[in-house]
Amino acid sequence: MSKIEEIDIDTDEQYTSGSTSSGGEYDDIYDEYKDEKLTTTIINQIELSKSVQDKHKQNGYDETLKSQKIIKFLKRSLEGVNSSHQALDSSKVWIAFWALNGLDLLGNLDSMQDVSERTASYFTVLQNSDGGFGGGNTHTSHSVSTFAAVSALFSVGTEQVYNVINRETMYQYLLRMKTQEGAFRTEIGGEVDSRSTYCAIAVASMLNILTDELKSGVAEFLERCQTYEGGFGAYPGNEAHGGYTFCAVSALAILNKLDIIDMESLHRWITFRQTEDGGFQGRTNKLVDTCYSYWQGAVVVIIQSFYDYQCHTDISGQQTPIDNGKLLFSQRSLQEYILICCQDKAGGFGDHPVKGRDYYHTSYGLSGLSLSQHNDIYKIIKTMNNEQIEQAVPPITLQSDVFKFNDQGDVVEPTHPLYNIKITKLEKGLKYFHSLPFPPK
Ligand SMILES: CC(C)=CCC/C(C)=C/CC/C(C)=C/COP(=O)(O)OP(=O)(O)O
Ligand SMILES: [Zn+2]
Repeated sequence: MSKIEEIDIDTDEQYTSGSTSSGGEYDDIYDEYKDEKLTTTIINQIELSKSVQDKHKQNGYDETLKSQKIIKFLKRSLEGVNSSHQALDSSKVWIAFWALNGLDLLGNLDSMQDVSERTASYFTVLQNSDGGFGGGNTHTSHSVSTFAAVSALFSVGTEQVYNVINRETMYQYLLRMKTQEGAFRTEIGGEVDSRSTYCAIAVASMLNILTDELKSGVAEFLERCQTYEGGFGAYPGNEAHGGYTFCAVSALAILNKLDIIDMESLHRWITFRQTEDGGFQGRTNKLVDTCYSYWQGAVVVIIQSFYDYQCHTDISGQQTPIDNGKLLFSQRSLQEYILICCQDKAGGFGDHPVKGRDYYHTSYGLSGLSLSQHNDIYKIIKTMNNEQIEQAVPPITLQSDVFKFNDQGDVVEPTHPLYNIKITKLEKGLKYFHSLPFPPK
């Protein structure tokens, strides 16, 4: 496997690709800052912006999604990954989800031979007798791995794979993960945060086992994770961060409790997270990164759904949609960042222009593209929730003035903002599990 295919640990450290603050190719840019103290943060930001501009110049606006190459890249990961990836042994379940969901969003999963049989037998190995799933073979259960496993099974979307899940033991497992403060832990003795809490709530709602006992105190815990900036942290008092903001806001949307948070402050915070480089950053003063196209993009879509719903309920009886046919972030800039700046020639995405591709950023780059290509995507949130799954899925209109075609002439399929599962697959899974007894016997 060539170097460019190595999975990167996601960090801004060593962003610079050999250039430094003096004597390098970016000297002209530094002239502008000669009277200022240049911190590492500022240098990294300047150089990233320069590499974004360089990509725009080099690429000549070739915005085509190289989907056939991505499909090859993702399919190969299902056959095995290089031994250099051994540090990711506990992320096997995630690698499977990233590949399966990515292939599904590209319309290429259902035609894969034996995908249902192979997925069912592999995930049977990952499921433990306590009801949860481990991240790799023989690993103990972990609530985040459990979410990845259930998501992967929803992406495959056959009764054969749904039946791998033992809802009764899963319910007991989630109850055991619950803490007194209304959160969920990752594992016995493990960390407690908004991420493990989202994972538990998402799994319970997908499997139709979201009882009052599981829900109790959760919204209040998540509310406490909102910071003075407006975003949410991992735990009350922690810094606002895109990944955890997604988790808190998405879980609150599933619980129908978005009205308890400071929505205006959240909206302000998230709006400033889309940077001049086109993509989203995870937190204030940090670098733009492809994976936040989904984590932050989904939060914007959830906010839009909340505003839209409020508007409809405020003006009784009158249908007054507040949308102007667009989402509340720059769909064009985001797609330019993903497709022009972060797409690898060999197919797939890295987190920013000078990084090589990896499975994680390829998956969330596709999910971010999916959100930004479908203008009405926010309407799905109120239409397809636990209480109303029988409602028809609204038409999803395409973003019209941007790049909507990949090299097969298709768009990326619409993904659900709260769960990141292709909408048709989520609908199928929810219908299946809602036909089973609740709570599980
Ligand atoms: C459902 C689920 C499992 C959600 C997880 C969401 C989550 C917490 C994502 C964050 C991932 C990420 C890029 C961390 C990097 O932090 P950093 O400090 O290296 O990056 P930064 O500089 O961008 O903040
Ligand atoms: Zn990232």
